[in-house]
Amino acid sequence: MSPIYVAIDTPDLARAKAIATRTRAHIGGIKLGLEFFCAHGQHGVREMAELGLPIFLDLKLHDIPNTVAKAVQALSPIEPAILTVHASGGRAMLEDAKAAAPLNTKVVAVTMLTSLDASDLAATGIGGSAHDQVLRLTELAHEAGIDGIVCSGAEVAAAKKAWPKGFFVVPGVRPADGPAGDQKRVVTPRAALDAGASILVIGRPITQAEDPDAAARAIGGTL
Ligand SMILES: O=C(O)c1cc(=O)[nH]c(=O)n1[C@@H]1O[C@H](COP(=O)(O)O)[C@@H](O)[C@H]1O
Repeated sequence: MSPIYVAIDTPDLARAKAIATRTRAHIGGIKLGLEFFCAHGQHGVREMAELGLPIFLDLKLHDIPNTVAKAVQALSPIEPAILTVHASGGRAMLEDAKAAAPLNTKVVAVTMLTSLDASDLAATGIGGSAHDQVLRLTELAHEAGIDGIVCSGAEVAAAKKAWPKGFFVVPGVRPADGPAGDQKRVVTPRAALDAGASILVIGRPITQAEDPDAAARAIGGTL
């Protein structure tokens, strides 16, 4: 099974289906995030699930424990394979999100967005490096009993060392010559896998390619 989850970031349902259908032979699943969910909600997610690929629902929930737990409960009819919350919501929020999730849903916590670097952290009052921040939040997620974390390929080896049985989602993945766009902590797909990623989230390098199928196949060929 391919470790590639294609990030289908579009509000256009027909386009979302077309990308998933065209790339399906070269991917392990599809990731639907805020852009898609805000446009189409649970109904749209169900339509995408009909394609038969595992669904990663990336809503990055972040609120008080009760609100997050109730939101997770409200999403449970979809039974996504993977669901994201923000690690910085704190231990109780993570514990309650996991308790509210269906048994077969992996709850993973976003540690530090791959679009941020140490200077962005400092601007929010958090000192230290990206590495320190990711490890701090990895420990918190582990202690809370959830399934894994989201981090960049630059930190995944250290995170896996701290949590050998964790599930590690790595976005911010770019082929060697690909434009980073708004991502600041990027690595190649191969480097992320070698460092211990369980799955790779790849969006624009596939979805914005002239031929998404060929792009997914080419990236798969480097793994
Ligand atoms: O949780 C995520 O998937 C995520 C976390 C993170 O730190 N950085 C990140 O880029 N993502 C998501 O991964 C995808 C990356 O898309 P591309 O930059 O187009 O490959 C987007 O859908 C983001 O929402």
